[in-house]
Amino acid sequence: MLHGAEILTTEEMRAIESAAMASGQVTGLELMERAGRAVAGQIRLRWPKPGRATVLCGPGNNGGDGYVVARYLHQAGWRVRLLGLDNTPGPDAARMKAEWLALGPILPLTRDALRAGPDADVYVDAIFGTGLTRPPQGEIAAILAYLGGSGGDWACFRERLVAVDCPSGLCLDSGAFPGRPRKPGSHDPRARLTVAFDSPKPGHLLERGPECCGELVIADIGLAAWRVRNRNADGTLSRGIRYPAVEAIWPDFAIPDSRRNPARARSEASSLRKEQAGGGHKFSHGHALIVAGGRPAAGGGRLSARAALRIGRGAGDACAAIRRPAGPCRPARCADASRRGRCRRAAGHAGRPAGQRALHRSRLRGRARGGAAARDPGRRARHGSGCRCADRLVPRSRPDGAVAQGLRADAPCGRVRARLSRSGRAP
Ligand SMILES: NC(=O)C1=CN([C@@H]2O[C@H](COP(=O)(O)OP(=O)(O)OC[C@H]3O[C@@H](n4cnc5c(N)ncnc54)[C@H](O)[C@@H]3O)[C@@H](O)[C@H]2O)[C@H](O)CC1
Ligand SMILES: [K+]
Repeated sequence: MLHGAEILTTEEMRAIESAAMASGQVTGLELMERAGRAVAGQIRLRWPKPGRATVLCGPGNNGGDGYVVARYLHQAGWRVRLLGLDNTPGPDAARMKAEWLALGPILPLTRDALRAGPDADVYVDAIFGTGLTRPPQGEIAAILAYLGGSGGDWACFRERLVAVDCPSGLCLDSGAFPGRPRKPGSHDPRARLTVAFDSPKPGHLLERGPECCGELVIADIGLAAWRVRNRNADGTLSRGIRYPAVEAIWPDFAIPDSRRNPARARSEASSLRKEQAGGGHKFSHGHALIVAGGRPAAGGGRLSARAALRIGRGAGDACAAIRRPAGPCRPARCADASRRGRCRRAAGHAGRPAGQRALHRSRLRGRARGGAAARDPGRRARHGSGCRCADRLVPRSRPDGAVAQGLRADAPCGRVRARLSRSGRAP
């Protein structure tokens, strides 16, 4: 987990890199050498005994880093097989390529060549880094899919795949794989270890990033020291580059409360914490069903939806209203729920057939995904039949979580309170 690390967009990273090189205090070749050495060092920390490595080098500087990794591993006694392109990269990568050619050959970067070789202990993905401009196609796309398991078993590579800066094809600004379907089972490369340089990028932390990067190591390649030396008093860098001061702040719900039983507080906190599993999505975060009242009684529902969003439930996924137009379910009123989750509206009056059907669908959805239910008993006083329908929505006992109420303290809803008390939950 990263605490207090700066996150730079790829553009900011490039601007800093260019400014550092333009200052004459560091060269691109030095940065590349340090980057490749850092990756090789991290590999050797995890595989102390020299083995076989297959290094895949792309057309740009990410590939340049790959040539450096190959050289360092070779010098450390590894048997290195390098697959690369027959292109002329930029001057730094071209120099690193030439240095590698003095040590070993470059095989074609094709899936057949990859499959033909002996099994390696480590596969180094240095095909694309921050310079990805479009979805990979052709042979490179086939290689990436193969590394991602199109050959049958993605787990086979995952434990041995080390990504240079990022798994290739990952957009480091968004965390998405452009041009690829976003669904489980898509063959995106998933690394055991990603060594990124200087600072994490948004794509390491968003969307598919965490799952596909695996363990993320941020290697210092000397730019941090350069930034400290070249920082102006007003927070800008020399040559007017903005000094990015964004911090990664991670919510931690395990806040101790001395008034409560610590063991119970811990277990409750863990049930509220956001899903840690990589690849989580809104459904795996649970499901919140909010049954709210009409306009005058909308506040509780809205607060419940907001609270559910903040604890990471798939909040707003089912947000049912009794009346149209009901306050909490109008998109404008439920803006945060509908932006960040899905806000469904059970149209119409819940006491009428159409409304009942919509609420029933919501209930099924909620059960299937294991969620919390909240209802605003404020509307009970006004909508008797709707309330009876909603009462049936909230399960009497739920296997996995709390039943929350977005209630008004003075709500005349004794039956709801009694039921919750019986199930051991505070009303
Ligand atoms: N952070 C730093 O300070 C340093 C990072 N380094 C490494 O350099 C890469 C970024 O290098 P760059 O050359 O800008 O980009 P790439 O290597 O990712 O690739 C660019 C190359 O690829 C072509 N291209 C882009 N998309 C496609 C595509 N879908 N299909 C085919 N070709 C594509 C593009 O036209 C370019 O030719 C960074 O990630 C680090 O690994 C430095 O080594 C050290 C300093
Ligand atoms: K890469």
